[in-house]
Amino acid sequence: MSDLPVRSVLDAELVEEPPAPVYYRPKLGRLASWWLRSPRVPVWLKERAQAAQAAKDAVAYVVRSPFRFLGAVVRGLIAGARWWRRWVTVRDFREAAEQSEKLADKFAEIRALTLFRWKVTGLVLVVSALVVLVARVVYGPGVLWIVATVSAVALAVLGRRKEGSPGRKAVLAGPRTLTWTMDPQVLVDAFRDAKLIGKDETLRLVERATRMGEGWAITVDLPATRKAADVIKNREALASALAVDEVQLIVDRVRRNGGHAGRVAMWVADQDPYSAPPLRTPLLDVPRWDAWRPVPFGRDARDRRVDLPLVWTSLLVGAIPRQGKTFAARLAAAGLILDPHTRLYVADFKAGKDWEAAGQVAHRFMSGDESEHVLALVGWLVELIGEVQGRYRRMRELDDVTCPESKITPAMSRDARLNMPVTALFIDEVQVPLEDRTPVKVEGKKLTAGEYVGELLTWLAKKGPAAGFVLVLATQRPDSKTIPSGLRAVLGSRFALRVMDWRDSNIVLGEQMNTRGYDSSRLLASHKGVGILRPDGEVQAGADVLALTVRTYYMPNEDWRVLCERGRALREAEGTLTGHATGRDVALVLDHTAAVKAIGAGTTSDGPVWRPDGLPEPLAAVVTYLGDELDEEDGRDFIPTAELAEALDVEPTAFARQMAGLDCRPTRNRVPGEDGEVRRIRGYFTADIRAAVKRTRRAEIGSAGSSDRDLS
Ligand SMILES: Nc1ncnc2c1ncn2[C@@H]1O[C@H](COP(=O)(O)OP(=O)(O)OP(=O)(O)O)[C@@H](O)[C@H]1O
Repeated sequence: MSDLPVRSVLDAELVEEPPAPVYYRPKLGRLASWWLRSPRVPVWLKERAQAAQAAKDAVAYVVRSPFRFLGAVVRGLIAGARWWRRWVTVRDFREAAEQSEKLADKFAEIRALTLFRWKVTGLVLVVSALVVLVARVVYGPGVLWIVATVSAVALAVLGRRKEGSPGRKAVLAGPRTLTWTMDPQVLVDAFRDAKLIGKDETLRLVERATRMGEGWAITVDLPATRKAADVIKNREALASALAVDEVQLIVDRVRRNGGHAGRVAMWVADQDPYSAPPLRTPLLDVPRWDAWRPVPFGRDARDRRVDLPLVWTSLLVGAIPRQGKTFAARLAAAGLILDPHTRLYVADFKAGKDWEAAGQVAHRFMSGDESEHVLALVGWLVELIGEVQGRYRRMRELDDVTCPESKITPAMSRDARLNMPVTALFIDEVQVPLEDRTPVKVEGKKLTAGEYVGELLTWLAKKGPAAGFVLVLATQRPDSKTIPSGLRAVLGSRFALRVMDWRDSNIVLGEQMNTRGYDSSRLLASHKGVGILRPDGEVQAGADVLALTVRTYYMPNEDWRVLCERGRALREAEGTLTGHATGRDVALVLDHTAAVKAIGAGTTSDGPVWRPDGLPEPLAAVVTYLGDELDEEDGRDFIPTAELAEALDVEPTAFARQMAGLDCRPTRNRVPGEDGEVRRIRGYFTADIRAAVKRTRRAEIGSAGSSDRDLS
């Protein structure tokens, strides 16, 4: 044995030290930090832009003051003359006598008094003139100046603009547009006229009117208990009170730090912000894009860029024809096309030329509106469901460093060995497959191809995003019968271009959005590409807003082709060109059994999905409006008729008659009101509505066709 010392051998595992937590530490000193936060320090002492605007306002004030003074003196002169006339003609005495019908008795008395007051006037004038004359002789011409100045100041004080002073407000005040930027009182009046604040209430100026882009921005605080949400809701009334078109008025609630429920940021454009020529997409200037970065989508009225996050969410685009739906969906696609690590499925049921160029980059591509295309889509969806399930299975087996949550990460999506690229499915005119009545038989169950597509899409939209699947659906018919409510509920982002009425707008944007001030049926037909975006996640402009009006970038066919060619070149360089784009369509991997099992687990076992498709009106509208409220366990028990009539914009008696025709009759029920008092109100039990839906569905299924295609 040797005498060499033997070092102990340690058996251990190498672990990476977790990163030390980083806590927020203010970079500025205490004083600077207090200065910036304190509500007592005026904003113009905190911000350069506000200070510059304050200086400009001060200069404007000084320049305008001689004219204001002159105006006040003239008004004072008129007010003084009016007062003197009333006094000299003994108007009050005369009116009192007239009212008591004793004018004839008092006539001599009034006349004497009038004469006396004329004499007093004459005497005062003579005495004043004499005093001024004597003073002039004794003290020199300066006296005349002093007298003139004192009189002018006195008249200006008398004639100053005061709230409620009679006779000081012009009946027609001339154009109101932009006067509020100089005189905040005009803004207060506009809020009062629009009934957003009471007669005795006023606004508090938080940030003075500042020039911002092609318009003016101002931030105000509403009186306590008034809500910014109500101002957003009644934007139209406020626009009318300010004499601007409502597309020119942007109203936002200020949120987070420095914001509260009563703080309103307003921006008024000088002219229609959407009348300028459309802008080209900035993607044309970039060689490639990262699908994980929000895709440049458009600009809001203030010309701030709006980017749309796509990964981990899905998008529904709805509008009447020719408003720019396809263009909007293509913008979303363009960002993904420029990332060679994304896989694209494009189904164009418009069957036009709009999507043609995508064929050179897409893994799967089809264009057509026949039943065979719908059945091909069913195949794609089944394949995608199998792929999503496979990804979840594989993610479970990955270590925590590669896959920290059951969610795909940017690194995972780019790792060719894992084979989990961001995969996007674009379906234009999705109403075509959803309305397809071809009877199909899946695993022994009879249903229409449209219903099957609806259920498969719902499952994909629900489970797909976390596994890196992006679903983009565009529809020309955003009505409740076409897009099942179960599917709509799981589509994260919504973009509504112009639609026919508020109901269609709500179907795209979500229930009650019109009552919150977002109604895309009010957009102008001439504003192509302008729509209301309800994003899922943060968009660049107006972060934290519920929805915003956006004008999409204009990407005509030639630009679209350029981007698709660029996308193809990138894929060729990275070796990621697959499927249809290579000229060899890969055979579909179909497992209907697994798909049916999945959608069975995903939708039907969650309880009935309350879909309006196939139901007669007004039951379909009721089901759309109530959505999950119809749920037996989590939903409501009773819905007042008044609420339904208002929400559906129907006449209550006719509505009750139609519902009775469907065997669903109203009942009187005791309901506690907002004040806590219990009242008897007429309405419908949700159990009755559910029963009516089930009855109608059963009747429909009984009459379904029988020449089914067996897909299993
Ligand atoms: N951002 C935009 N700026 C200006 N014009 C636009 C914009 N987006 C679309 N358009 C115009 O609107 C027209 C219609 O667009 P698009 O084909 O996308 O409509 P659509 O809603 O898909 O129509 P359809 O329902 O018939 O398929 C386009 O030809 C284009 O000229």
